[in-house]
Amino acid sequence: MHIYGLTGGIASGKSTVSRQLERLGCPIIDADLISRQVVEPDTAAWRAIIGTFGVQVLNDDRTINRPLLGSMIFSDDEKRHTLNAITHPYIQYRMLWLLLKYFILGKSFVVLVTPLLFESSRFLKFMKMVIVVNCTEEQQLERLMSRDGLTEEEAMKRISSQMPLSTKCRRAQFVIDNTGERGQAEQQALHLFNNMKRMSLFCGLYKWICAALVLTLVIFYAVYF
Ligand SMILES: CC(C)(COP(=O)(O)OP(=O)(O)OC[C@H]1O[C@@H](n2cnc3c(N)ncnc32)[C@H](O)[C@@H]1O)[C@@H](O)C(=O)NCCC(=O)NCCS
Ligand SMILES: Nc1ncnc2c1ncn2[C@@H]1O[C@H](COP(=O)(O)OP(=O)(O)OP(=O)(O)O)[C@@H](O)[C@H]1O
Repeated sequence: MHIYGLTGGIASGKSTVSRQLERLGCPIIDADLISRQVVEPDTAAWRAIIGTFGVQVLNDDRTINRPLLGSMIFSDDEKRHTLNAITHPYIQYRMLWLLLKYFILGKSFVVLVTPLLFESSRFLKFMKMVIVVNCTEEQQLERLMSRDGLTEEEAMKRISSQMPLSTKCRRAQFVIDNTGERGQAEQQALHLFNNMKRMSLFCGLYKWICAALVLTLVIFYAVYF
């Protein structure tokens, strides 16, 4: 099974691209979604967060107050590292299970959508290819402020808590340009999906041909020697 990494900067358009891939039938493992599941009330990560950040980070229904926790960790590097140290092992463990599930289901490829792929993912070395969704820093800032209702200062802190998008693009094998209309990024996602399908089909065929060759040699050896 081929594992592809989809990453980018905060609000650069990862979800926009991954939604399109999902619509096309691509198996997706989304780290942001998992990061919500692992901190549901009464889970181990939820308890550790309360133990570290206090009960003030809870809503009335005992779920984590994400905007509040976000404002705490994006203005304090130490707190951010602490939260990462609590949540990341649970997130990666769950991702591993989902990878196993897709493998058992016989999927030929899967896309891992991980914002911190270069910063902290253990799966990087197992990836066939890393795809980065790119846009300008001005667009990132504008989109982040309007989506999450943040001030310019708050949005800048979030952007600078991650590896610069330009560095991520340099390290990627494929870059999706999301500086234009959403439809243009979706078109590139379609092109990417077709390439992933072709590549997995080719590798599948290659493996079957190799297996057939080995079998032929074994039979030949058994019959003539
Ligand atoms: C800080 C939290 C509570 C904010 O929640 P919120 O719902 O507002 O944002 P959401 O989870 O949708 O994340 C939005 C984006 O923020 C960025 N981001 C999130 N956590 C981090 C982090 N620890 N460091 C840098 N960027 C981050 C990512 O680009 C992500 O796509 C939440 O992001 C969290 O629990 N983060 C720690 C877990 C983590 O690292 N998640 C990222 C995926 S591995
Ligand atoms: N090409 C585009 N033109 C205008 N707005 C866009 C475009 N692409 C994405 N957006 C908007 O920008 C915001 C961020 O996009 P999206 O949620 O896809 O980014 P993301 O990288 O997944 O963000 P995060 O890192 O926070 O998870 C969303 O409100 C989205 O609707």
